[in-house]
Amino acid sequence: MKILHTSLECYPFAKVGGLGDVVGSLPKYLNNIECTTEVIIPLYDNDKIKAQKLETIYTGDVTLGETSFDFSIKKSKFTALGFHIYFVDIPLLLFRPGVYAYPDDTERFVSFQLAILDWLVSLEAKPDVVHCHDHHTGLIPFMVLHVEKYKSLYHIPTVLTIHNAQYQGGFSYDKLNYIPPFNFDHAGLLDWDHHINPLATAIKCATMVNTVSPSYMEELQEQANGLEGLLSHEKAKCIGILNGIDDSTWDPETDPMIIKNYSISTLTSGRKANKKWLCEEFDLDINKPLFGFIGRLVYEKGADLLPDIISEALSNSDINILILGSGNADVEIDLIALKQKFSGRYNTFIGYDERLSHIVYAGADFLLMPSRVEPCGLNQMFSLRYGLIPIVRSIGGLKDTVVDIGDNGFGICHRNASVEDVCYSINRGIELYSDQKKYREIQKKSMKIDNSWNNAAKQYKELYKSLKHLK
Ligand SMILES: Nc1ncnc2c1ncn2[C@@H]1O[C@H](COP(=O)(O)OP(=O)(O)O[C@H]2O[C@H](CO)[C@@H](O)[C@H](O)[C@H]2O)[C@@H](O)[C@H]1O
Repeated sequence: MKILHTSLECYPFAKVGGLGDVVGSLPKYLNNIECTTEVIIPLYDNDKIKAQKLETIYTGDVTLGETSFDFSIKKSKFTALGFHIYFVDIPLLLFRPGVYAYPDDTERFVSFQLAILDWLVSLEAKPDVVHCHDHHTGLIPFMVLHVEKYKSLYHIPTVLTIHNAQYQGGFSYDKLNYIPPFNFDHAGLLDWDHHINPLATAIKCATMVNTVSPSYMEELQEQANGLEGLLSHEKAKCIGILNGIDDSTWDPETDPMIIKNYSISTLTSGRKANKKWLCEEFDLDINKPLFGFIGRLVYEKGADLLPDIISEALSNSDINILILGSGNADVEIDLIALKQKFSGRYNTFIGYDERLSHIVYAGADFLLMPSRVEPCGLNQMFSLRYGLIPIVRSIGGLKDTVVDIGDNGFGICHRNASVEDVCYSINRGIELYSDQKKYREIQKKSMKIDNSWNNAAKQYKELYKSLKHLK
């Protein structure tokens, strides 16, 4: 069974957040269970991609309204990923250093999808399933069904995975002519609230839809940034499949990015070396418990709560806090301003740093995840694998993966995304940390949990197999 994943991110070539982790690892695990899984992403202007040996396998042009753009499909010769990766090269639209947040994102995302479909039409051996990730590839399920020039793809089932329903990629009808001619009787499938809404379109048109955790699928029926009714209506084809992690990349025994490798039996000395490096680098006190946060500084992650959490916790307790992230400019300013007030016990790195994130997983004592919305969350799974105790708000995938220590589990859970609840959980963490024997036991328990992709890959394979009967 041949599966093509279409995505804007794929680690290590393009990663802004968890989408990159998922698309960079699930295909490898699918290929271990006899699928032939390939990935296609845009060709970005970055060093990771420049270092690739690429072969051009197809050339063409896409037309957006009145404007045409040349494109080519390039295949990487790099095989160590565990899957083949293709790049869509559209020099004028996609060859940029960043992934998102350009004024012409609509043009970039639509042209990416058109180039993929043009290429697929040309292939003799077409994929058995096209797997789309988030709204950026959400017009593909519509176009394979209804665009005249893609009718040779009509029989191919499509899967939409929703990693984040907050972002839907809406654009106005004056860009309707970006979509090649289609039977206008179906125009309503593009519409949501008088806009073209690629995420809504994909939910309507994909053969199957899944979220990245079962709880998130349930939550979306109640709250989905305007798509609740649609998701309830399409319930019959919607399921939740919990993400996994790449346990070979995320392995404290072999991780080349951390200061000292360790296993369950050497966890104390190994983690201490990583903590020592963090404390020296960020001027923190190695003798106090270290609470970390890693992530996009956005409302969904509860990042706006962080400045008050830091002030409250550091005014009342003897701990360190280290924040790694970037995003909302006001939050960034507040986080930087606190450095002076709590110097020696608090620090922040504003930016994206993959290596530093690995060292935080390997060296902090607790990880804060005060998320308002968390479709799955990978940080808590990385942290469990590294013996870092997660402190999470029980929502979405966090609810599905973290069991509280009070229930014989391995994490600390709270009900609300509020300063009060998080500080209460921090105090529970301090209490646990003061009993080093118990703290160690919990760490060891967490490191034994199997959150690898093995389980989810089997569920995706079953899902792909079931699609034949649906189309
Ligand atoms: N400043 C920084 N420096 C270095 N590394 C950083 C970083 N900020 C974030 N990261 C890394 O980016 C990833 C973030 O993973 P999340 O699960 O939080 O994803 P995100 O919310 O982007 O994606 C969405 O998709 C994923 C995948 O489906 C879901 O898990 C999630 O709930 C959903 O919101 C982790 O690998 C983390 O270590």
